[in-house]
Amino acid sequence: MSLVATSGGDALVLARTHERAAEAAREAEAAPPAAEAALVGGAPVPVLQLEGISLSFGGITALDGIDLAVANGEIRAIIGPNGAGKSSLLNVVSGLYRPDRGMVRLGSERFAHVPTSRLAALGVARTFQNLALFKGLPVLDNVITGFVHRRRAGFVRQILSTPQARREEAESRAASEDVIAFLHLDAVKHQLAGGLPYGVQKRVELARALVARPQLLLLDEPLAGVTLGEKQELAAHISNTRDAYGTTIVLIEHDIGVVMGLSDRIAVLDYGRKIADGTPDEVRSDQAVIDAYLGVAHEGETELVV
Ligand SMILES: Nc1ncnc2c1ncn2[C@@H]1O[C@H](COP(=O)(O)OP(=O)(O)OP(=O)(O)O)[C@@H](O)[C@H]1O
Repeated sequence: MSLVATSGGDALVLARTHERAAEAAREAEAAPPAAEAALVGGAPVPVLQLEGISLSFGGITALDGIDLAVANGEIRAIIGPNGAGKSSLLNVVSGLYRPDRGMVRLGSERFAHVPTSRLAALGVARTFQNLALFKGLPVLDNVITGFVHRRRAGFVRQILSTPQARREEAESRAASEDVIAFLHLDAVKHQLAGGLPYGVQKRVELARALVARPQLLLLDEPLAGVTLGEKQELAAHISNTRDAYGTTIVLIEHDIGVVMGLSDRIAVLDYGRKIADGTPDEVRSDQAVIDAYLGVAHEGETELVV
């Protein structure tokens, strides 16, 4: 672990994050390598499968019987108008919400409530709609924090710098340098994350999620709030990530134009229900999708204008 000269708050949070994640790692086996699809009866098991997921908050139905299967190596977008249930869905998959009904299958394991403490060990990483970086830490240290669950030496061993802790320190630094180079962040790796342009910070968050080589990467609005140029650049990085690491990617995104170009398949939610699920071309010309986005059905309207 790198305890750098920075604000005490960030260093403390970093230390605690390391400790918690190391504990979680000791409880579970290391994450399965990315792009290694399990087989059941000779057929590939979807990396992620939702079976009849329902969730409500008081009288509000956020999700209503959602089924979804995401194949290994796929880029799958979840789109829908405001309040459609997209974030709730991602929160169910990452264990932040417990669904009222339904099951989440991650690889060969099936959960009524995904255990957040085992998420990394299950090979799942996520980013958040609002950046969750340590703004007072350099980019490199931010990225290293994404590797902590792979480390098995406890906090005390790290402080005492035992051989195991030193080996893991070197391993996490090498993995971080690797992903930093992959995402073209070399020039800023020693700069404080908080001082970087927003689009670059989004890329740092992607690097941190990617450093432990998750099998499934959940991206919550990865392109929100960035300029048009940064959007194209980030979309290319997401696509390259899948191509280079074989990572399965599920993303929520409002920019339908970018989503259409980036995704293999798109699931569309409206009022908590899945109203369409198909290729960009299928979704683009789906009347229920057009109606959901326009709010009304227009005679003669045959394609979603992006
Ligand atoms: N923690 C919560 N407490 C109460 N209601 C919630 C909560 N989270 C979501 N909801 C409600 O559930 C519904 C779905 O919300 P959700 O945030 O999942 O939609 P969304 O598609 O992600 O919307 P947006 O695109 O605006 O982010 C909305 O009516 C929302 O108000």
